[in-house]
Amino acid sequence: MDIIFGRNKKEQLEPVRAKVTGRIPTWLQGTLLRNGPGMHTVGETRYNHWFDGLALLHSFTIRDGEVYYRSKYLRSDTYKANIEANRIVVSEFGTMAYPDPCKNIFSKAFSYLSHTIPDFTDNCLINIMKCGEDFYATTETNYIRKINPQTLETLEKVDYRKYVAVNLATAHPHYDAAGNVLNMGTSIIDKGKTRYVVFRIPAAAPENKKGTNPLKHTEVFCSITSRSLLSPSYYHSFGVTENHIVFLEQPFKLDILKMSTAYIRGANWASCLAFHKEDKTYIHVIDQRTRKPLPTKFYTDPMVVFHHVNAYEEDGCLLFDVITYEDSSLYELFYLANLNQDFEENCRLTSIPTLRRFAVPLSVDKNAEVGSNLIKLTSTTAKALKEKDDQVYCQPELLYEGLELPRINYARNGKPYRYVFAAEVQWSPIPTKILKYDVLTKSSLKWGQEHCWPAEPLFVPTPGAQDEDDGIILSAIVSTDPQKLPFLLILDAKSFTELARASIDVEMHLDLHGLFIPDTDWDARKPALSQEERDRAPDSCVAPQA
Ligand SMILES: CC1=C(/C=C/C(C)=C/C=C/C(C)=C/C=O)C(C)(C)CCC1
Ligand SMILES: [Fe+2]
Repeated sequence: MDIIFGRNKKEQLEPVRAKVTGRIPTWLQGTLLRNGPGMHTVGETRYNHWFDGLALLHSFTIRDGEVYYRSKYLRSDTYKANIEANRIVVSEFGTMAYPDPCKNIFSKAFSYLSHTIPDFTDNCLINIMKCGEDFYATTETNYIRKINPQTLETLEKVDYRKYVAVNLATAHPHYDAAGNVLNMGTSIIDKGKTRYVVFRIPAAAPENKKGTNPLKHTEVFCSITSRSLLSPSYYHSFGVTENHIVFLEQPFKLDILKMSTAYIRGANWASCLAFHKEDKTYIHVIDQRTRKPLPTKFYTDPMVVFHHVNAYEEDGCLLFDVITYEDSSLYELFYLANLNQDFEENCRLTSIPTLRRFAVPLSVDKNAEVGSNLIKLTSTTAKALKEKDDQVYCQPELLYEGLELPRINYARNGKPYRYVFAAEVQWSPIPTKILKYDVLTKSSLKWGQEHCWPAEPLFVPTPGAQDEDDGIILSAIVSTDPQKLPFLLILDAKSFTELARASIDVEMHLDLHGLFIPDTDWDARKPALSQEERDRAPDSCVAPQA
């Protein structure tokens, strides 16, 4: 397991040409950009958690049936400070670190104490966000890092707080058809309130400010006051439909007092998060037209959600599909101490990730009887039960057990849809297969091979496609078999059969999230790889397949 998780990965700065078997569709031209943790030790020091690792960006450029791979560590301030000190000096999710070794000096402790909200890391290891013409590596703090998607170079450090009052922001923004970004973040104890803030970054600066960075034109779309000033909910993503936004205020909460004293207590950020099994999960639905939450109090049982899959409206109801857990144990499993030889033993999920569909009535009849189900749809068994005091209890429909890292055809985001592409995870958090799940027929197709650990499967539509599943699936596969090279897998999304694979003789890391940039999106003057770079790229030799 250490090969996959614990070991530091080498960068591949020069593009290397993959050995392609099968045939890559000629229309598939562009770059798959991925992000994830790649370095878990610095000098003699070691991170505790897999989500702490220093961000390693990697890209697969697909051009004329060939694939070129490269990877580069994000040169964040965190990366640079760590490398310079030859030890971990910046705190991450599961590791508290100190800039100097004398952490017991009182004056230092005092200076840590005086900051309620600490200065967080810019180790943006979770995802890639497109913002106007620019690309950013993202995590969940107030920092994002601009990158050059062609060279993987690290550019500006952007502090969201310059543009919108958020201390934390998700790494899973939404995009509308014009490319405007909608994201959410938490504003902690600002003017006496803790709020969940929805903000919008336009795809381009307004006409009269042409040429300026779209981030400068970020605006607050709306906000919801947290139920608790000092313990806002943690959330990893949210959902949108054509007219609404869905936000789950879940009983997995960040304790701000614990966080502000974490430095002096020598405790990590992860220990400031706790699941409150006695609490409810509140479902907030914001009307995009009024920018206000619906007045009804919708709630469901305590649960933890990291990934929203999709949401849409049907006959006056809002339906949303999420991957739910019964508790927050997923985060516990990714401690590197667990990800060792006894992995199978240590990493049994106590709660299996389950795809559930919720249904929320967009208007609630005041005269409806207490106990009645407000959902009259025939397409789902999800219920919304009217309670006294105008509360509505939502009971989901179970769709599929054992999946994570969901993706959809993003053209269907916010709209009725059929297919979820995901990694299959049964009792361990490690993906073993790639899955195509049909929410209509409730049937699934799978791709898997021994020793192969797939990454999040990403859907790329065939140009001009009509069918939702007319396209291909891309997933970078790493292997625990030393004989087997890592490869980029290309599946036909309809039949879920392999079209091609591109094997690359490099150390590849298991990644988290990313995006595909079709060649049409590039500035024609700067192709992802110049002809010269392509000619120069050494071939990847292929080891015998096991
Ligand atoms: C540094 C830091 C954080 C980092 C969280 C991270 C890095 C979460 C990663 C989550 C993933 C990858 C989930 C996958 O499903 C918090 C807790 C937001 C707040 C305190 C500072
Ligand atoms: Fe995620």
